[in-house]
Amino acid sequence: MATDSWALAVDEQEAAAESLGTLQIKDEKPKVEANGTDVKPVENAETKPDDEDKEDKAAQSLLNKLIRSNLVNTTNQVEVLQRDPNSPLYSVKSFEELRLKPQLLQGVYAMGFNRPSKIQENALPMMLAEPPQNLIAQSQSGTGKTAAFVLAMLSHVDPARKYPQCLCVSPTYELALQTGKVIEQMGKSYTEVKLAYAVRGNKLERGMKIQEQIVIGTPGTVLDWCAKLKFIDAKKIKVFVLDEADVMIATQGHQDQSIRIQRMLPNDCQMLLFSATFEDSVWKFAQRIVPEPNIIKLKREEETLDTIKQYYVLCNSKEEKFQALCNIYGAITIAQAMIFCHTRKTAGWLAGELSREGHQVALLSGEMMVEQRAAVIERFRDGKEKVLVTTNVCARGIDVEQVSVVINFDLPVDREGNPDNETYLHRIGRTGRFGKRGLAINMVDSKLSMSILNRIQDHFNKKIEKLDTHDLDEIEKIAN
Ligand SMILES: Nc1ncnc2c1ncn2[C@@H]1O[C@H](COP(=O)(O)OP(=O)(O)OP(=O)(O)O)[C@@H](O)[C@H]1O
Repeated sequence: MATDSWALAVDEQEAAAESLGTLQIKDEKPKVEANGTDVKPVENAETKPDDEDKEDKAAQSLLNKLIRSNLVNTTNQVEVLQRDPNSPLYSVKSFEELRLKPQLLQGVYAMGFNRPSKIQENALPMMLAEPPQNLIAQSQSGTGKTAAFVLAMLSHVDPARKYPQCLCVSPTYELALQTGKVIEQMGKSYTEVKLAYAVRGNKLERGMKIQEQIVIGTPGTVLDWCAKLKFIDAKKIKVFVLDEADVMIATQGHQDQSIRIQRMLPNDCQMLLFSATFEDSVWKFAQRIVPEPNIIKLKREEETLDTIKQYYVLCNSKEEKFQALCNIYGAITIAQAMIFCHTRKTAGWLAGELSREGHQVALLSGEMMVEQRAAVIERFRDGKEKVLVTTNVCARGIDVEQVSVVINFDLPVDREGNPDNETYLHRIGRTGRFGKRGLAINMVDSKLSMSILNRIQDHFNKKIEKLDTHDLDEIEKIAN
């Protein structure tokens, strides 16, 4: 077995144990859910992080939508690049300024929106302008992109015409349904406008024509409905929205399908593309979808380690790490903590051990359905459980405001076993986000993990102090 990388070694060991069913890792106990039910091991769990990551982009996005009830606050300024620099740059501070149809203004207020979000301030006037303007917009999840393009689509339809005029493509069935819900909610008072779902399972009779003015769907079905089945006359589409471009291109085939749909649309169709991130591949794709774009970008809020006290604890095994954790819990009051493990297996084991110690534990695990994960996070946010044990993949991008302690039961490493600084910052940085001081404790259990810790420390140029968890007085001090 290759042992140059601790993480890979763990993966290999686990894969062997799970697929052969004969090798058992020492002290292996069945995974236990927070509610005490056994969780069946999933074949190849954690052995394909790449595939999992790809899958996970869409799942993550859905998860964020399911657990989010508010706008994400940001102090950063919006960057606007106009195609025509001579045209005046409009931004609005109220929904009234947009001269929306009364039914839509009603819809906006019924959703509890008082004023446009940062991105909406600039994006809405651009999208509602006459003649229509194309737009590529990037801002992190939760900043109001969906609400913005939904409002734009609803504003542009002519309810008297009974055929599709706005077409929106989403990367997955579930994401399409979520966006559909927003369209239905915002258009609740605009009863003449109807919505159709171009998603798998929605079978229509051959030869029929869609009468709904807005169609939301996934690329494959939308393409079929436009090209093969001709349920939609693509030449009559006035607004085309491509949502979650970064998730879209992570799925095999979606990029080509989206481009094929775009090519069927008339030249004067308004093209709008949204993405939470903007790496090169997304940007290239965006330019193929949206000709002559205006561009709006909103930088992510920077994460910082400045308000975090960082410690490490030296151990020899996972049992010792667990004992250290118990000592910490015994010495200081921890309102809520997130504990990160490298594998699902360790997370399951740890959750079980903590439960047995009497802790109220929530376990977030990759084999759970997204809806189940959302429910777990919501319970944790509501304080129903005090400890959330998770693997990194599951918890990426989740903000739980009240978490004051983050414990790296395993240090974050990439596929090659190198320190994953970005993930470290993201895990720990969360605790400082809301101006509160945070505490981060790293468990070190080998020479290799010590060297990883040192490299993380060097990278951020921030001292990570040693903590002796046998010394209760010392532990008590860290809480002050
Ligand atoms: N102007 C606003 N005022 C108050 N709340 C808003 C406003 N715009 C959107 N929201 C709410 O904020 C949350 C995030 O908005 P939205 O889903 O549009 O963001 P997003 O950038 O598309 O994020 P995601 O990609 O995760 O869906 C939603 O709960 C939405 O109802």
